[in-house]
Amino acid sequence: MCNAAGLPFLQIDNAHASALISLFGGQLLHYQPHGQPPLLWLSEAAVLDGSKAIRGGIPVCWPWFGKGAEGEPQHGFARLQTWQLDSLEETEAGTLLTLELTPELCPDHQGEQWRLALEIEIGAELTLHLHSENKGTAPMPLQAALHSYFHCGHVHQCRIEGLGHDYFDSLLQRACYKPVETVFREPVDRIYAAPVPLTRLYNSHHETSLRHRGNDCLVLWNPGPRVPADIPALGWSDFVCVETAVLGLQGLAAGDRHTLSLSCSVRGI
Ligand SMILES: O=P(O)(O)OC[C@H]1O[C@@H](O)[C@H](O)[C@@H](O)[C@@H]1O
Repeated sequence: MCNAAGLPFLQIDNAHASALISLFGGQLLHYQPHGQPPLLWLSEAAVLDGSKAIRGGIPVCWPWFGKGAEGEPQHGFARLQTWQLDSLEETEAGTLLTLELTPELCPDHQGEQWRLALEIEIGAELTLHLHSENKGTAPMPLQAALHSYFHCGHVHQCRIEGLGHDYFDSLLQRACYKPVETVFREPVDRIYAAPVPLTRLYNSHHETSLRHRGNDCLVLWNPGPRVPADIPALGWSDFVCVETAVLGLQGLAAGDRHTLSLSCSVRGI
């Protein structure tokens, strides 16, 4: 199905959960296990016409994270391209689908030799595997992130355990240390470079567990009330970004593949 601007979406509704996926950006926008609240936040002011990355869900930052070289888009180009559906399979555990992005699908990257694939499992739990493959003969620089926007009752009431203790504060531009779990009441933009594999988000009634693999960092972000144009004025308090990221790879050797994974489950408390 397509929206009025022609962007293609896949809607999933199986025995376990419902989900919405945008081929633009290769981006999961909605996931809700039956009987549970939606896991992901999608901005009511998200731009859905292909002119800008979609604000919310799980954008894929690739093949770099952050600013990148001059003139290049922040967080890489993958979230600005239209991916294609490679496979879709219904199983007892849910729906398993793979989206792919190749240089042939990217007008400015013709002739390059790589493949990016995002496996998404929509079941009682949500699992994503982002496979980056260097199909060329020279090493390829690589950073990647699953930039997840998680719904929370109010970000100031959300407690987070399992990020790590040491982080780089991108707002203060200095290294910091915090020994226990995190509740924050101010804008945050942090890189935890010694992350633990299991993060727990506690809201008033729900606990969300996040299992990360293949990452070397977790990024924590919430802009506070000074929001970008595609977040409504009061919308900033409804989400927190916990981003499963690999930022320090030496590069992907010729023929090598890297997999970044995230599994999420929600339960009432
Ligand atoms: O507005 P964008 O490009 O989606 O980025 C949002 C945020 O993404 C986070 O990952 C960065 O750490 C922040 O610095 C950035 O502001």
